[in-house]
Amino acid sequence: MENETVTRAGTAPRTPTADQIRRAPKVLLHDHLDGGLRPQTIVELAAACGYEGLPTTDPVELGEWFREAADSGSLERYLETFAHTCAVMQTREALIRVAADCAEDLAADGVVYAEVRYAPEQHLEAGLTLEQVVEAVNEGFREGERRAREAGNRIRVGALLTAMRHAARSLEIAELANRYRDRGVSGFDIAGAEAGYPPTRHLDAFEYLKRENNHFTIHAGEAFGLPSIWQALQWCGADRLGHGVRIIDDIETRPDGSVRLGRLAAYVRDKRVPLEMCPTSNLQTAAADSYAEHPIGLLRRLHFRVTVNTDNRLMSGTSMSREFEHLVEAFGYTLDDLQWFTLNAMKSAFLPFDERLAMINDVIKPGYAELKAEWLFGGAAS
Ligand SMILES: O=c1[nH]cnc2c1ncn2[C@@H]1O[C@H](CO)[C@@H](O)[C@H]1O
Ligand SMILES: [Zn+2]
Repeated sequence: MENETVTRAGTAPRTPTADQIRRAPKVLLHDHLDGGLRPQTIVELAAACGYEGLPTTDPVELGEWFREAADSGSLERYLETFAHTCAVMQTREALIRVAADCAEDLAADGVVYAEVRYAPEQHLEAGLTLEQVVEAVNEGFREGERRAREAGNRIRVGALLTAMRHAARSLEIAELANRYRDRGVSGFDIAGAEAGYPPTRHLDAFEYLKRENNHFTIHAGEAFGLPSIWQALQWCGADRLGHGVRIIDDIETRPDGSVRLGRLAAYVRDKRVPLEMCPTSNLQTAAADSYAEHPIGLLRRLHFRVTVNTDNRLMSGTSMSREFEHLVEAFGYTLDDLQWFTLNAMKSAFLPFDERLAMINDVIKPGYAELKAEWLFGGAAS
């Protein structure tokens, strides 16, 4: 990518620098708590709880191991790596620590608002109840927000409770999410292997949440195609789609470059259905072949409501800034594009409207305006 600098005519540098990307206010809607642990924390928690299944206890090697093992070309194999992170997240102390690290790491990366998801049913092995799991994670997020403030960073983190799609606890988890809706839990999700486990298996959970006027997103259109997206929207009533990359299968690009949307793709765009896209994760599970060929490029051009996310920072060796960097490199995005993704995400957050508006007007727009003005003063532009 050509790195344009300020011209004599005085236009802003086009390519955001890595430092600008890190300082830009970012919003993250799709991040798994059990997919974002620091390798060092895993090693220490494993020692504390006597878990001996780790492939290595060297933190650097462990980080590499996760990235390589997840780089498998299949969602099912990618998901196997979570056995190790869940194994060390079984006590109140461990959950608090992991959640606090998470909020702190996101804030240090410039994320100002995040919804972080996890499946409470996967943290019951040492005797915690579902409620104790939720309360421990909430406590950790509050602790991480506090630590971030002390370090001069600002972040708000909400939890999304995930039910595993191969299991049968979704209604119970939906009820749990509803009970904690004013206490740190912003919504609900289903995750896990997609093929063979359509979202309609969990209709009772979604119908319950709709009756309660609550919010949910569904992992759909990642490892399985359009029927999964169609069910998630038209049978289940999802507010957002986790990934949703396969919506590209309903978009035809003709030889003359013109584009035709099928009925489902048109619905997704017309209704402004938020797509929680996770480029690096998609490369690892073979849902896309390269950053440059990732459907996000076309979907952004067609003005779908695209958002950019990390999915699993540990398994994908990524961060919000890194996802943005990859896209800047692949598509030549500017700070205006990054702001557009960020506003899309904030508009799509499971947060009350007045708070979303304040985040947009008082945090995000001023943050980007500040970065965009830097070239005037000979500052960070390089
Ligand atoms: O990209 C994904 N697609 C589907 N399921 C996922 C993905 N990433 C993580 N999980 C699953 O969600 C659980 C709760 O956080 C994780 O344990 C993992 O099994
Ligand atoms: Zn995910």
